[in-house]
Amino acid sequence: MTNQTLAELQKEAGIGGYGEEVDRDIPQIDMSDYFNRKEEITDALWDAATGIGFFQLTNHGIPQELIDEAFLLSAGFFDLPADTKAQYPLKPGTNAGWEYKAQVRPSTGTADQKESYQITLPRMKGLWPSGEELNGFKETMLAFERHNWALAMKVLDCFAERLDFGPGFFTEGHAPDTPEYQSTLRLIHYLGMEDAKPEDFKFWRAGAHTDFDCLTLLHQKAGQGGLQVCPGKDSKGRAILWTDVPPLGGVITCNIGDMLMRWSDDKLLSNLHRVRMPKPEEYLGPRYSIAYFAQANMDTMLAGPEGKYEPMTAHDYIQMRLGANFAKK
Ligand SMILES: O=C(O)CCC(=O)C(=O)O
Ligand SMILES: [Fe+2]
Repeated sequence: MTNQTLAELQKEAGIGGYGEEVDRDIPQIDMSDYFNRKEEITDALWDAATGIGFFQLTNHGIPQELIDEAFLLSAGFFDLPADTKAQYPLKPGTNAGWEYKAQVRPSTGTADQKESYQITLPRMKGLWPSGEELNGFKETMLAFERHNWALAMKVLDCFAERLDFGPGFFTEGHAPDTPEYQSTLRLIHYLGMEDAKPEDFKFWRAGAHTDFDCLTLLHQKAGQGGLQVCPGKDSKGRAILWTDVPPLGGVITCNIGDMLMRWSDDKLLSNLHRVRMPKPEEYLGPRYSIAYFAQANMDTMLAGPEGKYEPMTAHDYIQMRLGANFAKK
């Protein structure tokens, strides 16, 4: 591993404690009339991405009805019997298929209290539930995946302009019509805590981490909170001052990932985040979220405009990060 790789992995070490909480503003960015307002949108995105690293898109153009259907079918999938879901297992290193409590974060050393089903389109052979098991699932998820891709490309194109990469640069790097495509739609079900024992609350729904990808689009459900961001660390590299990211209806929460931070020569910031357990007075039921991880195609070369880091393919980058995050079976 290079020094850079080690630095990125170590970013997650020593940050698993609860820390303190503080209110901060999560910028909201209006995406309406995108082509006419692109300059204004780019200014707002750049400010957010070079600061807190998180922002929420409004008027983003993904129909609410499709988002609602995706959540309905996600819940339908996780409601299937475990032996049905087990027919569609996550194969390590592929970001495709179902896993149950398999993701162990370097920050906490314990498994996230969740199950997930990941859709990475070129790798889905044999991994879709049948129409009899869950009617309409594949159709809805394919449509939803493509909507998320298109929105992610709009956001990334604003960054491309500022980074002097030229129009369409990231769209080419994330082209969906090739086996090299490796962006992922991930359905997540955090387990309900209604009947949990007090000691179960010391685990994390998702331990502190940064994302591996370029850009994450996160769909949350109103009333199902817990996501927190930490944009800074103390002098010893410990995470301090976590801020709740409100789960608002109609918005899509976005964050920059490590791949884009590296690709932008560290101009755009991939910041720590986590999903905490509910507090006793909060909603204790299950939590559902859906994340789209835009990560450059396997054969895309990550090379920053100023050449701060050694160029590396996006394939090598993701494999290095996956190896550190999933328990070896
Ligand atoms: O479920 C959430 O709110 C956040 C999930 C997340 O950060 C992730 O899967 O990388
Ligand atoms: Fe994340």
